[in-house]
Amino acid sequence: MKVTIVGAGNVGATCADVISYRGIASEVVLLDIREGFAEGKALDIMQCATNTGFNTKVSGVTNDYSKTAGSDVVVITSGIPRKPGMTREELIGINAGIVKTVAENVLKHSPDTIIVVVSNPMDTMTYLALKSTGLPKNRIIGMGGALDSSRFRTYLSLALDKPANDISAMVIGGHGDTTMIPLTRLASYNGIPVTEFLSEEVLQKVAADTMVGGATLTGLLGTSAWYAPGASVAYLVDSILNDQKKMIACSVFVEGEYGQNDICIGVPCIIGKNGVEEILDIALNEQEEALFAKSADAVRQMNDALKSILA
Ligand SMILES: NC(=O)C1=CN([C@@H]2O[C@H](COP(=O)(O)OP(=O)(O)OC[C@H]3O[C@@H](n4cnc5c(N)ncnc54)[C@H](O)[C@@H]3O)[C@@H](O)[C@H]2O)C=CC1
Ligand SMILES: O=C([O-])CC(=O)C(=O)O
Repeated sequence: MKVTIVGAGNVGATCADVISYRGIASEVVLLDIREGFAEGKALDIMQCATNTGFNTKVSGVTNDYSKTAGSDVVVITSGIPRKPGMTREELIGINAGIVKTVAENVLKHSPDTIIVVVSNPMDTMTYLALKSTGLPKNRIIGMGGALDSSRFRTYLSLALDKPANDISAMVIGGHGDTTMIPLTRLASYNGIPVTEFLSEEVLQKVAADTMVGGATLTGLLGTSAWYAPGASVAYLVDSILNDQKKMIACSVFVEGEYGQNDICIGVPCIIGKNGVEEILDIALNEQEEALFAKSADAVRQMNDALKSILA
């Protein structure tokens, strides 16, 4: 099973590292435009093999898409990250052109691949990849909800002082500081609603911290995060390649689900060997419905901005 990761920067290289040491794929190709950069990252990761005990073949190439041929999954992380004080949406001008070109290039060599879009603003870049390639909607998946949900679970675990893996919780909606929706009502500690243990005030603080999770790290690090993003992509790729059919919140094209059409936005999906195998259209309460509609409007506005950028 072969995975190509376009963009060998912080997120791309971390993702390659996790995919390798967890043995998720037999082959990983890193591709970057920076001369020698992907080659260097790949060699560095390969030299972990004897100490961490994996057999994945990792290679790097400079802009040579022929080496990506026959990839089962292609992850797009190419583009610029935000700096402190910026929103993800501000990256649209540069990243749109990069994502469009990259998606077209990878398909020339891997016509049957499933594309995972990571570059920001992710929901808009996913929509762009879908529209510009014309691929069926099950084969274009935006990664955001997996990361936002892991941040939500982390903040819940800190508030509860219990292990994050004992906590089940999900974030839906857009992957933006103001558009994501942590579903506090449905969060549980091993099946027990977290509302049994946490006050409404604490839950609201957890939700607020989750929403600005990426911005907080960008402020601390000077560029956006990579360990949790890379691991989240690997988790998603694992579910595709190994047909795990995990339920993961992903940005996918909706046709009527959650009352929305013609956008890519975070919703709970079953992810398996065919990519998006099912969208779970669960009932939201009135307040969540209103938040989802507002989030969808914001995502739609960014999609509209694409038209002038790509014109
Ligand atoms: N969806 C999500 O949850 C997350 C999204 N991101 C986004 O992922 C993107 C990458 O972030 P980082 O890895 O931190 O940035 P980075 O700057 O470390 O890496 C980006 C890489 O893309 C390469 N690149 C640029 N144009 C390219 C092209 N045309 N072809 C091939 N490679 C190209 C650059 O040379 C660089 O090595 C950003 O847009 C960031 O906002 C980051 C974290 C989470
Ligand atoms: O915050 C950013 O710009 C990168 C990202 O999407 C995240 O870490 O959630």
